[in-house]
Amino acid sequence: MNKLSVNGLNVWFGKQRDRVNAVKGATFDVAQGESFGLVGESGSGKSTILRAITGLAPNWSGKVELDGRAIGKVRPKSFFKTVQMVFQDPYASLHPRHSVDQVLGETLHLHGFRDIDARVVKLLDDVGLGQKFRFRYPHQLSGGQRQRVAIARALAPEPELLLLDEPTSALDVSVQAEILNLLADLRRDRDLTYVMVSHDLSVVGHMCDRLAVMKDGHIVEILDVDALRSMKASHPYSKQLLEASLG
Ligand SMILES: Nc1ncnc2c1ncn2[C@@H]1O[C@H](COP(=O)(O)OP(=O)(O)OP(=O)(O)O)[C@@H](O)[C@H]1O
Repeated sequence: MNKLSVNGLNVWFGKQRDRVNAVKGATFDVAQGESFGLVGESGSGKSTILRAITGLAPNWSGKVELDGRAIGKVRPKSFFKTVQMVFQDPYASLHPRHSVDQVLGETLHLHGFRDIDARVVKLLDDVGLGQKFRFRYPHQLSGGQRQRVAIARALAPEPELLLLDEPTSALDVSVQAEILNLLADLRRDRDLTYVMVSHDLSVVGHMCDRLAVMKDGHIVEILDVDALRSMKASHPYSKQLLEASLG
């Protein structure tokens, strides 16, 4: 069964003459346990697809199904037990005056867990940080460490689907691979499903099973990663993107 099914998704911002049609008729399925990439140039609508799925872009039409059930306009709390998002910029996504313990503890509390102490300890271990980071504040962490906290927060409700919006592009090149490897390990260990936005084809080639190529709000082609690796795109725009990435 598909974990996620997106059919004819349109997303827009603004009204009348100011209206921007950011996503136009996007259609794709993501199988349980699959890692699916969204690639394309800046402004092509990749992030907007993730934001619409998770309820951050309220103007949308089309059909989005999670585990075969249609998602309505208002997401119930149970939705966020299943679906979590990791944002590009861990500096912006963590509250500067909340310690790691508060960030994780409050998320666990919100989702109704009781054994919060033990879970905070485990989450920090799971993302490779360990106890010494528990009472630190964001300004006492590096970019990579912050992103590990953001990943721990996303894992707290024990989700099944992670929406990853350029999770390493704000990080130093030296730590990008560490975070990608952590994400790959977590997916394997927890049988997670990923939808991952990236402008970097080598990241998608490393992390994803299949990918959609976007241009101007449209999905122009869906490829499997072997086709990507062997440069076998058929749409001219995908070919152009592959060739540019080699350069
Ligand atoms: N909150 C918003 N209000 C108005 N327009 C928006 C908003 N968010 C995105 N857009 C527009 O929607 C289009 C798609 O943006 P989106 O961020 O999804 O692209 P992207 O492919 O993820 O690009 P990037 O890699 O630069 O993030 C762009 O034209 C963008 O300007």
